[in-house]
Amino acid sequence: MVKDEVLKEVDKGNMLPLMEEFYTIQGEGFHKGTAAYFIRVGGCDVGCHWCDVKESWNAETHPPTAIQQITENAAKYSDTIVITGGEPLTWNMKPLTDALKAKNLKIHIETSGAYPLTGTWDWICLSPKKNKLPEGRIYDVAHELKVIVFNKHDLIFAEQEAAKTNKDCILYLQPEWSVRDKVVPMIVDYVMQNPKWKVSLQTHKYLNIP
Ligand SMILES: C[S@@+](CC[C@H](N)C(=O)[O-])C[C@H]1O[C@@H](n2cnc3c(N)ncnc32)[C@H](O)[C@@H]1O
Ligand SMILES: Nc1nc2[nH]cc(C(=O)O)c2c(=O)[nH]1
Ligand code: SF4
Ligand SMILES: [Mg+2]
Repeated sequence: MVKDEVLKEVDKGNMLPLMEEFYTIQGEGFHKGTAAYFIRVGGCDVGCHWCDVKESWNAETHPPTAIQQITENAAKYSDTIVITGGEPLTWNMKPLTDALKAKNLKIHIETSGAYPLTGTWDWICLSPKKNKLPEGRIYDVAHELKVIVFNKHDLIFAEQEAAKTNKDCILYLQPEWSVRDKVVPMIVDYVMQNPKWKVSLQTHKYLNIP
C-alpha cells in the first residue's frame, strides 16, 4: 500500500500504529491478577512527565498494522483483551472493537479520556490527566476511575474527577511508580479516611512481568 492509502486507513481506524502486544497478567485496578492479552497502540500527546511508556508517544515510530492481523493474533492468546497505549482514543477504535467482538472477546480499555470515546467496551478504565481533561460521556460509562498520585495535590484532583463519575464507578488511587515510597503512606492514610477510594498498585512491576 502507498503511504497516502495507509494514512487514510489509519484515519478510519482500519489500521493502527502498533507498538507492542503481549500476553500477561493485568497488573492494575479492578481486574488485577487476571490474565489478558495487551495491545499497545502508539500515539499520545497528553505529555504526562512521569509516563512509564514515553516510547509510545510518537505514532510515526510504530508500524501501521491492519486490525484483521491484530485481531486474529490476539484471539489466539486470551478471551480478555486490553487496549492501551499511548492513548488509544487518539484513533477511531470502532473497527478494532467490532473485529474483536466478532470473535466474542472481552475488550477492556486503558484511557486518559483525552479524546472522544469510540468503540464498544466491556470495561473502561478512565485515568484522567490534569493537562488534558476528559470531556463528555466517558464519565457516565467508565467502570473504574484510576487517578495517579504523584503529590498531595493529586488527591484534590482525584476528588474533582470522582465527582464527575457515575454512581457505579469504582474509585482507585494509584501511586506514581517513581515516588511510590513517598506517596504510598499518604494514599494509605487517605483511603482509610475516605473509604470510597481503593488502592491500586502496579503489581506487574512487583512481579517483574510486562
Ligand atoms: C501508559 S497509560 C496508557 C493508557 C492511557 N494513555 C492512560 O494514560 O490511561 C496506562 C496506565 O498507566 C498509568 N501510568 C502511566 N505511567 C505511570 C506511572 N509512572 N506510575 C503509575 N501509573 C502510571 C496511566 O495513568 C494509565 O492508567
Ligand atoms: N501487566 C500490566 N498491566 C497493566 N495494566 C495497565 C497497563 C498499561 O500500560 O496500560 C499495564 C501494563 O503495561 N502491564
Ligand atoms: S496519557 Fe497515558 S500514555 Fe499519554 S503520557 Fe499520560 S500516561 Fe503516558
Ligand atoms: Mg503499563
